[in-house]
Amino acid sequence: MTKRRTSLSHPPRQSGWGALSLEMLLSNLPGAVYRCLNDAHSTMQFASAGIEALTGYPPDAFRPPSKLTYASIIEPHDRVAVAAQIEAAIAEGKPYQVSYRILTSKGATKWIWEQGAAVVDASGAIVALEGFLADYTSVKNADATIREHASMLDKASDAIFVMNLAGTIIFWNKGAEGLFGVVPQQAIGCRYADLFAIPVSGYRKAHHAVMVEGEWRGEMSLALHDDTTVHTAMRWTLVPADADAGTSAKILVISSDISERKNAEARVHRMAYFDPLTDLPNRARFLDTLHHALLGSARNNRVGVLMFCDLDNFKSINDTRGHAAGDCLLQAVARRLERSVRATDMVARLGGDEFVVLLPAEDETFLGGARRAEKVASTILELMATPVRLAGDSESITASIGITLFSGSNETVESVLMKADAAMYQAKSAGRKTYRFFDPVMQESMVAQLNLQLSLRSALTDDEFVLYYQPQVGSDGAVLGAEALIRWQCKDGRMILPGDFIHAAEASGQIVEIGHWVLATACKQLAHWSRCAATQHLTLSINISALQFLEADFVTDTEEIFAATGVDPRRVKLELTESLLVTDVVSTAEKMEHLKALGVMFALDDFGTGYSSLSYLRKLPLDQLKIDTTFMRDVLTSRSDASIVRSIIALGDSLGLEVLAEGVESIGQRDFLHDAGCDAYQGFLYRPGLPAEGFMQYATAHLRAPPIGRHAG
Ligand SMILES: Nc1nc2c(ncn2[C@@H]2O[C@H](COP(=O)(O)OP(=O)(O)OP(=O)(O)O)[C@@H](O)[C@H]2O)c(=O)[nH]1
Repeated sequence: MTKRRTSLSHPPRQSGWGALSLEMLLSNLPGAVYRCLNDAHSTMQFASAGIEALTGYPPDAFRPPSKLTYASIIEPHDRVAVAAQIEAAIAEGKPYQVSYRILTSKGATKWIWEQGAAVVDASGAIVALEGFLADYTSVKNADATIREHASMLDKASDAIFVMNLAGTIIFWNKGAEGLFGVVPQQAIGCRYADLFAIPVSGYRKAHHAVMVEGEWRGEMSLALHDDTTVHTAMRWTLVPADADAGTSAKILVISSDISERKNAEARVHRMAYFDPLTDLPNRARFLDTLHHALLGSARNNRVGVLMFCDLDNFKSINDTRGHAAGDCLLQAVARRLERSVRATDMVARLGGDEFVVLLPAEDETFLGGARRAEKVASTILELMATPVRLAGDSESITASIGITLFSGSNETVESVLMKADAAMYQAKSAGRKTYRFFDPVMQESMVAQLNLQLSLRSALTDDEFVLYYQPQVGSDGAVLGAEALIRWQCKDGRMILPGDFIHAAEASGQIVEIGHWVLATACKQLAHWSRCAATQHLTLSINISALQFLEADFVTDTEEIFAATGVDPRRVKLELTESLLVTDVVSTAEKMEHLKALGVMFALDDFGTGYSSLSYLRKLPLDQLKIDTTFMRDVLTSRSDASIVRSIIALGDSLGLEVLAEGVESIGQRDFLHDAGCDAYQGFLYRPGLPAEGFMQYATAHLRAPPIGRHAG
């Protein structure tokens, strides 16, 4: 209908049916039929009445003598293409099908779908074109809407895809392409389970739920073919079949990327349950696993093994090769321990140089368990025997191993750990680099230790602790202050000295709470002295345990106690031990400096018994060195003890630190110290620890220095 064709054939065929009935049939069609000549103007020879509903023009409007042609109302942009398509089809002797836009008589645009064919005469010349025109606008608009929806789906950041009920992908948006790195051309036609290397059970579960309940929501980790994994939160919705639209049922999947959240969760989990230095499970993870192992053992009545491995003299490696080298060694040890066991066994680091190996409960007899343990312990000792290379040099390390077997429900996590720990100490006592099984004879002392810890728990709440105060005097005999000493006044009247319970309190961690009580009570006492003229100048030394000092909030806790008691921090002297100072010099120094700024003084307790190192003496803001009692005992008879004491006093002098000697029991000892230049003394020569009132009386009576004389006591 758009262009003249080469030849014209016979006029419209008419059957004997009658022109009128044909006319009626055609006018009832939802469209129009036409016949146009193959001349220069494609002259419309016939158009059915329906053309008016399509174009707004009556059929006569396209017939001579009217100048209007059907081709002229075709949208100019479409006209050439339509002509070319019809021409091409005719040239091949085929019917044509085209769609294009027209402008109606009212100026509206309509989409027309046209189908037709050439009419050929006997000579083969094309005489006319006959065809059918239909309004295609609504179909085209629906298409455009679908395309618009699809493009909106593409703009969604979520991955959206659709699959048929057999799991074959039939729609795949840009979000899915971005999230899974698969383009629509690859994804469409693929089966879900093939596209993602997921366990089929995961897919089946979601598929079953969506078929039964119409929806499934959950998280799925999808392994992609490039070996990466995407963690997604998914919502699968069943889209039912639509008989009117002729569509079948399908599954719509909307999936968002939760990899970041999952990775953050995994990082938090790792931090909570793994030791960052060695990458081994940490104490928390191990305790949890041991708990389950005990439950399993009680259930199946099999024997499991716990081995406690502690490196021998590890501290000296830290001291001689540095902390970083010590860290490397711990990592090497971790790998060796892992190599000593099977995948089902567990190696964990409890802290410091302490490791544990847990062999699950699977032996029927204790003998079987013991054999298994012996084998693993020997392998560990053997693997440890090869020197470890540390920054070019090799370093030898050995370990002591304590072994305990567990079975049944009588054991608890604490009891098993304590047995392995006790056995490890046996191995240390036996000369190290060996293993020992837990000896039931040890049980007795362990039970005593456990009972002690239980009693300690109630001691604090029942107010059974008291503080005694041992005078500290200057070289002129005047009282300078005191050291607060804890005593446990049991309900049954017994008075227990710290040596008999502090170790148990340290082992159970109760020392932190007890230490807090000591600090608060001592500060209260000191604040009281400050309010009395006779004692206002006194200082008070308070012992701080390593565990207490290492608490993250030790400094703020102490400040709160100062504020609550109104004590003058400049009269408080905190006594720290050497082992604490070497644990982490940097953070120890920070805490000390903080308190120092308030005026607090620091004394180094038991000096000379531990790992004295000049470097930390210089780095830390200390005020006083306390010579340990052990050197005083034989100071008058042992040349070496005497020279150690003299050296400590000289060292204190050169570092500008006051030196106080503990355990001064005789005048001879005091004179020796005096001659060596010792600044202060504490010991039975003066007084043992006294209750607060007794100390007040003593201090008031010894306010002023007695006349200086060699043997004045
Ligand atoms: N390098 C390093 N050292 C640590 C770490 N944690 C604790 N330590 C040190 O490990 C040492 C543990 O020493 P201990 O087990 O008490 O003593 P030891 O020298 O091994 O002696 P024995 O156990 O009696 O054979 C201490 O000096 C700690 O300061 C760490 O993460 N890295």
